[in-house]
Amino acid sequence: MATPTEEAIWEALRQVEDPDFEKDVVSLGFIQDLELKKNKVSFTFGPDTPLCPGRKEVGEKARAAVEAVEGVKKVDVTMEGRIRAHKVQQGVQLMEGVKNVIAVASGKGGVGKSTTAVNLALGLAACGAKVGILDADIYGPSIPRMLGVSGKPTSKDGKTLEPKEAYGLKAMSIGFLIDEETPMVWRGPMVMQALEQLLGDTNWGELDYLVVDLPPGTGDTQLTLSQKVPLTGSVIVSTPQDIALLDARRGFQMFEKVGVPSLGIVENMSLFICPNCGEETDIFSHGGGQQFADDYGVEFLGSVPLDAGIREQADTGHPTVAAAPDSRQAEIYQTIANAVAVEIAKQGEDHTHKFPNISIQAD
Ligand SMILES: Nc1ncnc2c1ncn2[C@@H]1O[C@H](COP(=O)(O)OP(=O)(O)OP(=O)(O)O)[C@@H](O)[C@H]1O
Repeated sequence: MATPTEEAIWEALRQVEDPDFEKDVVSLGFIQDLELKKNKVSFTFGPDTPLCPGRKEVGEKARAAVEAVEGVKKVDVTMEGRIRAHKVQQGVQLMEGVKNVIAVASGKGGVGKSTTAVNLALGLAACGAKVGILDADIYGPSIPRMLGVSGKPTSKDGKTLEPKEAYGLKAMSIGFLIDEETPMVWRGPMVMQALEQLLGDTNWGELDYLVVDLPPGTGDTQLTLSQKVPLTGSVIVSTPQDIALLDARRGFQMFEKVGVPSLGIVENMSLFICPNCGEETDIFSHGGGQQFADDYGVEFLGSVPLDAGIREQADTGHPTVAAAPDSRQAEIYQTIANAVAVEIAKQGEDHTHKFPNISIQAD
């Protein structure tokens, strides 16, 4: 039997394309530590994203490609996401140990921003990433309720705050410091101070992604917050109505002002999945989100259905991706999580952008 050459193996791997990145796995740098010993090959499939289902398939294709090389008898593949830190604005204090910070925002309230943020965070964690969630929604912190955690944060050293843990996520919320029932009488500067404390003093440890749930709207508070947090990119959540009214556009414009790249748009409460037969119906307009994304040159991350289960699970502290991981709904959130991870990975390293001097305008 012929002995395979390393060249032939690399050549076979070069034929394996990752459809999300539209490049082959060798050019992408996803193949590491390749070793050939007689007829045995071993390598690491280490993409720059967590191993979401789509990425795992690519890893399996890489394995199959090498197995098909003449003379290869055995292939050992170690699969592990090797998520790197990507760009952040200059001028903001970096959070040690936190590689990427994702802002989840919406043009207005009640569109399902927090529900999406929590399920996105869980989706990334389900693929094997270390994930935290920071609830910066000062007007209506809902992460404690959605994750079913409450109480004041503790401190081990009297200086830093320990995040709470729920469903494998590390969580910190402005809601842990204030009562959910307390009317929001805090003035802007006081709120900012509390948030800065949450940002700077939370003991996140090592995180691949920190998902930040921003308050709804595109006004001063959101703008200031976007400047305080070292954001890698933004995700805008919109309903089909906002998309039709172009409200979602304002969200992108706000982040553009502070030089934060857009990771894309999520259309929420658009599809309807029939609870009896599972049929998916577009109740509003077909493909509004995709059309919007095409028009504005942003990524379309996915459509989340309007679904009683999603609402009930979120509102009772058992978010869908954790409560019903095998459901079609969880699969949709997983696809969105994968798309977000891919967008971040595409940004590349060492690509720091300038922190702009901006003047804040009234909403
Ligand atoms: N896809 C969905 N299907 C059904 N209900 C949903 C969906 N997404 C969110 N909801 C429900 O809509 C309500 C508002 O959602 P959520 O709190 O996530 O919105 P938000 O945009 O963060 O709101 P706020 O402006 O209050 O922060 C919640 O009761 C939530 O359970």
